[in-house]
Amino acid sequence: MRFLSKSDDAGVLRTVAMAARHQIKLFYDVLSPYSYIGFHVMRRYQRIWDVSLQLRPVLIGGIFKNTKNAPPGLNKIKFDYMLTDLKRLAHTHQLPLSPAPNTMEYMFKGGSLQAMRLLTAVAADQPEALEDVTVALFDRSWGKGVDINAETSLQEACAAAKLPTDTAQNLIQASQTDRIKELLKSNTDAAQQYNIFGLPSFVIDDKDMYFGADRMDVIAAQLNEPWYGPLANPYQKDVQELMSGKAKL
Ligand SMILES: N[C@@H](CCC(=O)N[C@@H](CS)C(=O)NCC(=O)O)C(=O)O
Repeated sequence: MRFLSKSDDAGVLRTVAMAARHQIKLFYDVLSPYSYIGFHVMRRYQRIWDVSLQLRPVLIGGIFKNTKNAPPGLNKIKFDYMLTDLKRLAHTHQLPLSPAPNTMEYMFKGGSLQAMRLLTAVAADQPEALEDVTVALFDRSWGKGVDINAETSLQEACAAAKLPTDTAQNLIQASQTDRIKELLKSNTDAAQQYNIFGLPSFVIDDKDMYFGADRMDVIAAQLNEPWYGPLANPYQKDVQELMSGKAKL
């Protein structure tokens, strides 16, 4: 949503809400490290692009099952590369990264079921808190590498997102109901309509699906919006050009 100042018929200046030019659905799971990267880059560009962002928490295990895909991390060589790649990305994206000590076990044994059920409950019952609770859970899973499924972890994530204790407790209780369990399943199944096979995935205007946090520049091109790199800093390009001697003051 954008706000514009316009004169009404009587010449009085009024602020009017304009619908965003494009809608982006972001499918993610807090267990997916590339979702962590993609989510934060999208948050940065949400303020720059004329888009409305809809967060779609889904279960990555369900996505793989539905599409008969397999997590790339099951391959040891790919897994080791992923950890190196993430370190590089954390640096270039300026995001904290501290994977859990036994990352393989954390990802494949621990899973994210309770965390994603909580996010599904937040999306359904307290949608205005969804972005903040997502930030808090990603901070636990990849910023700090700590548990995301135990009830105390969920309470801590809600507290970090500044939810009052009673609201948090209601959401955690709701996350254990059939209503929310079924909702997470149907939201995950709904990703099939866009041929989503991995995360993060971005769906533009309910039509074009992009897989990967590394597709943001291509999304920018499709939207005809600017791309200033992962930090979304419009001055960065100028500074780089100045430092490389390509541009002069
Ligand atoms: N190149 C992508 C990689 C994303 C990725 O590997 N995502 C994993 C989950 S963290 C996945 O769903 N992979 C499915 C696949 O590679 O088929 C990026 O930069 O985001």
